[in-house]
Amino acid sequence: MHRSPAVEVHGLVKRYDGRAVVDGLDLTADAGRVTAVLGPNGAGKTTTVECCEGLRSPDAGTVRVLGLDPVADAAALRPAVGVMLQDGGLPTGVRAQEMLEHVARMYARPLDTGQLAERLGLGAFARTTVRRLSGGQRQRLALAVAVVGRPRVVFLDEPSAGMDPQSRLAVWELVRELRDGGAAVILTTHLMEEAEDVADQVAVVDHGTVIARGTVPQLLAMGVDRDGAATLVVHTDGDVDPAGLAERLGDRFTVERRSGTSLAVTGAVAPGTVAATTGWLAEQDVLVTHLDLGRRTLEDVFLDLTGRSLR
Ligand SMILES: Nc1ncnc2c1ncn2[C@@H]1O[C@H](COP(=O)(O)OP(=O)(O)OP(=O)(O)O)[C@@H](O)[C@H]1O
Repeated sequence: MHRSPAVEVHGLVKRYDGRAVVDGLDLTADAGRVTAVLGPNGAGKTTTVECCEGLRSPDAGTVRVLGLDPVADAAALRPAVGVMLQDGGLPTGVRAQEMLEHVARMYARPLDTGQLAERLGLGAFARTTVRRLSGGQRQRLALAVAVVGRPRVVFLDEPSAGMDPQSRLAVWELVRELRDGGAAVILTTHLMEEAEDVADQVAVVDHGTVIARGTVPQLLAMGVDRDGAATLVVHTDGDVDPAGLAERLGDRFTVERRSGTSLAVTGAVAPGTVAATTGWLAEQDVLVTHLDLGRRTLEDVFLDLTGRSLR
């Protein structure tokens, strides 16, 4: 049995016009796991997966998929690897259903195309040519094409981009099923919700390298371990001065104005912090209209690591 990771990338470098857009990147993805490559636009996610798909040749480093070289062993890997490209990558003159059936015939044990089409809601545009599909419809067809051959490794580049919420849920459900069936699923995304909801492992990529990796809970614990930080956002019915509250709470907290009537308190928020905050507001004769103890997200982790927002 193949025990090493399904995908292994070591020291990957890819340059365009002398500029390294992937710069010493390491990544592994295991069978039976969803691995999300999360990062902002231009971080090098697509270039990385395209190297794994054999569509681009690395300038340095090694890439192995099921122990094979994606470029040199492309023919051997083809039956075992499913690929959904960011732009769909489908021929435009073919009808959706014909496309799916044509691809299914290339595999030894394809999924039932009727069932797959139904699950992804392809029926409504089965006879429409790819050229005339909407972005979201094209994405759903591209996903069906990527998985119809029961691949052992599936690369999905921004799989839910342009999809409505219902289609997005159908995609995530399919991704989980592939994973539960033992496939290694590697998806790129700049949507932290997508990574949080479906990924077993996340590699956070910025400027062509992985700056953090782990399970979602492990990543969310980063920073919290450091200072137990949480953010309490208080919305009020009046104008409030952050400096006054900061003085009351002491220097273990930072207080920032979020808008004229809301404040954000960041630090080791405890029950006493909430009481002190609302007590101080009462003294100012200001009513608390909404109080939110901010759940930490991967967005916060990215912000902590880079000082920039993910979007
Ligand atoms: N063929 C190419 N020639 C020149 N530059 C390229 C080429 N392909 C990608 N790039 C550049 O490489 C950088 C990384 O692009 P890449 O598509 O890998 O990023 P990404 O993380 O997938 O971003 P996005 O979320 O926007 O798809 C970008 O600055 C992009 O403009």
